[in-house]
Amino acid sequence: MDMDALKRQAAARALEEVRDGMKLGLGTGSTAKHFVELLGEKVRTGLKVVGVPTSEVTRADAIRCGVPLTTLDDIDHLDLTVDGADEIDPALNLIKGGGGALLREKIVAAASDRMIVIADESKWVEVLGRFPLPVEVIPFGLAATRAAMDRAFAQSGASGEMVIRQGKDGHAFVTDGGHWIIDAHLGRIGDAPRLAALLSVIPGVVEHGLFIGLGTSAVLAGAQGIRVVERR
Ligand SMILES: O=C(CO)[C@H](O)[C@H](O)COP(=O)(O)O
Repeated sequence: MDMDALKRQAAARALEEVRDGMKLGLGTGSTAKHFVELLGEKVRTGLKVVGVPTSEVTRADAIRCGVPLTTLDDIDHLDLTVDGADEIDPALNLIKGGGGALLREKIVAAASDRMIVIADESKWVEVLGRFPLPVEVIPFGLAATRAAMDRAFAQSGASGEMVIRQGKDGHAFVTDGGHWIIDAHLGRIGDAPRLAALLSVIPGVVEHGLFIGLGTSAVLAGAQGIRVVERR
């Protein structure tokens, strides 16, 4: 079975958790897109939900699929967020932001009672860090921010190259919030909660892609079927 079919299976399993009347966070990425499409099918057959998209891309997808939308300006709390991830460890800590939407994704996940992470099995890792860690930064003072990030990596026992993400046009990729992303190629993040705390206090860092304690369950689709992992 191809990867896309596995992603759709994970999305379909997460959809089983959706109930009438729920306020939903809608993730970003190729797996979350399947969820939005399947949710749209349910809405067309009468399911009443409202969604908050985590990116402009997801907003457009949700509108195309007929999913009613609201914002976290109009409501302050969500029942459930369903989103993908770039890596998931056994504590359900995540690396997110491969699609550049980590800031809104984290705001939405943090406003939700539950976050179901949907993915194919390839995203499951024993230790985070093989996937480059996305860190959303303010372009102003970038050299100082990079130096502070380097110190944070060292204090948490990590190190690696930092690369400013580029868009298709060859210029710096700009997030929905108007910021840049540095992808940190760390290889191994031995203490993800500590690194998350250290990055969070750097003034030029808007947000980082370590999601600690936000995922409540993971739905993983693989060749052997679906596996659901609950956070302990
Ligand atoms: O964090 C994300 C976007 O910012 C995505 O959830 C993550 O990159 C996974 O994407 P995909 O489902 O396409 O593999």
